[in-house]
Amino acid sequence: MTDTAFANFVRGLPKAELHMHIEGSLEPELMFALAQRNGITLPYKSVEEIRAAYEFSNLQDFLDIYYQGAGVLITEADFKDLALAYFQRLAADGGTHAEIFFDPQTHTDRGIAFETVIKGLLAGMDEAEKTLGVTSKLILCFLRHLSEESAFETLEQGKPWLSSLAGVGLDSSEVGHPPAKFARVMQAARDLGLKVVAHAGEEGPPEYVWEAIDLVKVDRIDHGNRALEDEALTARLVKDGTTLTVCPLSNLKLCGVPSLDVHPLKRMLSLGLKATVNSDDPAYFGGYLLENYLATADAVGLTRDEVVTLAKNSFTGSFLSEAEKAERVAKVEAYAAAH
Ligand code: HPA
Ligand SMILES: [Zn+2]
Repeated sequence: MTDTAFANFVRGLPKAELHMHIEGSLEPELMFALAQRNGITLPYKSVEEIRAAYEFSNLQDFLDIYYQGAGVLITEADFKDLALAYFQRLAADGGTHAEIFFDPQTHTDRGIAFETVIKGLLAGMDEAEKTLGVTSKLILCFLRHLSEESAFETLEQGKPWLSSLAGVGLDSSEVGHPPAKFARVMQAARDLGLKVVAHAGEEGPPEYVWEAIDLVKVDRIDHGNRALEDEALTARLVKDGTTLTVCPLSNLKLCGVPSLDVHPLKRMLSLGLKATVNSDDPAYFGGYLLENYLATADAVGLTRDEVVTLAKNSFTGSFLSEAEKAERVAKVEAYAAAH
């Protein structure tokens, strides 16, 4: 296959995205438009100036800018516009399903009502399904640099919206905030019937991944890269068939890997890990779902079969029902057989 034929093949391949922070899909253009709509003055003069600020040497560098950017999101319409813009990009990339994260505390801590945030996002998700045919689920993330008490308050705010939530997650600054800090609130969420995921092993050590599986009993690991440093842990993840939501361009931008050609994605697949490809914060990391597939395929030499496996993993690792997963995987197989 030529590069173009391969890119077209990957674009048309049905894919799910399982690791994407909706606040991280805020493009500088929309940031400016929302700032203007809401009478907010940004510390940047132009879209170019914003993009130039996106040079990060670690997760915290990025988070500081990401939380600042989210400050332009005020009304329900802002959250709806944000979500719709993402789903349009996803649909253009051949994405057919997404399980998106949102960070309520980033908004409630600056006086925006939980209800405003979730209503806007749900409206965007609903419209995306109707107009683009993209299905989606919502995952409420607790900011791990904040307290357990604050996480419990946030879970309480989510209770009236339980039927609209697929699960809860753990994000923000990882090192110094191990999964154990949130074991009780994650258990409370599980008792409500929610799925549980956690960022682990992005910057944090393998011990954090152990805690995520043994203490928090996660349904998926977000990132998980550093699990590879521990053979017993890797073997356990393989044995359990735990899905890892890997984010190659994010790892590159946050200096988790020095260059994409040494990214562990191909190795993860060879080891039998259930890896998936995701964009994390596409507006900040330089690529949406398709670009993550293509840039990584090019850098580490993914085969067509490996790309098909990644697409299948994205559905089997999703929170769709077993029947829906089987239907979606069959669509991937039918597409691969026909192209
Ligand atoms: O990549 C990330 N890691 C942790 N927290 C986050 N919140 C948004 N993006 C990220
Ligand atoms: Zn993430």
